[in-house]
Amino acid sequence: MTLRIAVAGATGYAGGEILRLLLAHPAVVDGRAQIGTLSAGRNAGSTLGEHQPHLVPLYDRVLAETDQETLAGHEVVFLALPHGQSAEVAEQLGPDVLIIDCGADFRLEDAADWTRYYGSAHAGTWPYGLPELPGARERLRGANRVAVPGCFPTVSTLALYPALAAGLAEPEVVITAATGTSGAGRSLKTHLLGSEIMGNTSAYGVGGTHRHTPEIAQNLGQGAGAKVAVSFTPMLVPMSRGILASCSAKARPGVTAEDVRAAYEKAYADEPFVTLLPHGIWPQTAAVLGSNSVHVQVALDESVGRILVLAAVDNLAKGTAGGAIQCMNLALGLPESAGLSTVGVAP
Ligand SMILES: NC(=O)C1=CN([C@@H]2O[C@H](COP(=O)(O)OP(=O)(O)OC[C@H]3O[C@@H](n4cnc5c(N)ncnc54)[C@H](OP(=O)(O)O)[C@@H]3O)[C@@H](O)[C@H]2O)C=CC1
Ligand SMILES: CC(=O)N[C@@H](CCC(=O)OP(=O)(O)O)C(=O)O
Repeated sequence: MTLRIAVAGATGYAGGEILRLLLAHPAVVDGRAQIGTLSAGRNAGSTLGEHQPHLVPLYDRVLAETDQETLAGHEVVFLALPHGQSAEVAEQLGPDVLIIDCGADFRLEDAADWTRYYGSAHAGTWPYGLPELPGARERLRGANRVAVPGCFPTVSTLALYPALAAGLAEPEVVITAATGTSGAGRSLKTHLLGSEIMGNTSAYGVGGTHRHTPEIAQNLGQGAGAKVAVSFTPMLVPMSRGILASCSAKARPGVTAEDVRAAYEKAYADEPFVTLLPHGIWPQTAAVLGSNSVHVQVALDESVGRILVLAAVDNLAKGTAGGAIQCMNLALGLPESAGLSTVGVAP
């Protein structure tokens, strides 16, 4: 049987990246899977080529409305829609369809956190699509619903989880992350105008107000086995893709630099997409662009007794679409790395 895969939100950045990866996925290339409905919102009725100039093989595809009728008849449906849109669409699809949601709707376990940060009623919680977390692969294999993490939670969680899980760090973390503008999606926003972005770096969502704060705390709390306080500050920098996160936590008494490195070596030795860089090499966004890799480097700053972890990710690849494909592979029983590269595009 040929698997049919639909992408809702195909004109957006996340939808476009899912399609770029699917076009090179071995199951699509050898015909075991095919790309079916591509849908959009106000741009339904136009062709994909008008919106995604890099997706040449799909140029002539006409974009469908995003509804039950157009998404029916697919074994896999990727939702790359604005927050709050996924629940209604998901409800209309059968329980056997594999739905992979790139939005936030089903990521949080705590309904009060959801309402506080997103301002609406909580739709529910789906298996969380970060396979590198303990037990996640088991939950994702055979799953028919997946909530893909946010881009900052992906990189921050992978940066700090090992230190907390190994009991090396106090459960209070500080994260400052520089991000490219594609993280905000492609709809017009004044603060993303070229004249506001070029030659400028600015913080936003400061003082614990960014909606990724509870998602990061949820993940790290599972590692620490206790509530973790999270101070998170994102910053916009003039690049289109990539996140570089600087993360730190106070080291527990007696912890050495060797302890820290050993914990990360152990955590990531067998992870296909997380690389603890050799001593002296620090993560940079250009090294991971277009790839599903997360680059991590650790240090113990003895002058202040803090564990420092730097991590880089492509927000659209491992930070969204690549993570989504990795979860699809697991859910369908395909090799986890199928269609995903660890090699970035640099410079
Ligand atoms: N960009 C990123 O780095 C990341 C994004 N995500 C998440 O992925 C999702 C998509 O993000 P992104 O691609 O950046 O956003 P974009 O704004 O780039 O794309 C949004 C897509 O949704 C469609 N759409 C908008 N409104 C509706 C509607 N009412 N009904 C149907 N379709 C609609 C748009 O179609 P049209 O062109 O017709 O308006 C477009 O295809 C979001 O939930 C986002 O939070 C998650 C992690 C990182
Ligand atoms: C630059 C920028 O605006 N980035 C986005 C990150 C979006 C993301 O990762 O995803 P979700 O919206 O799916 O949670 C932001 O900070 O809101």
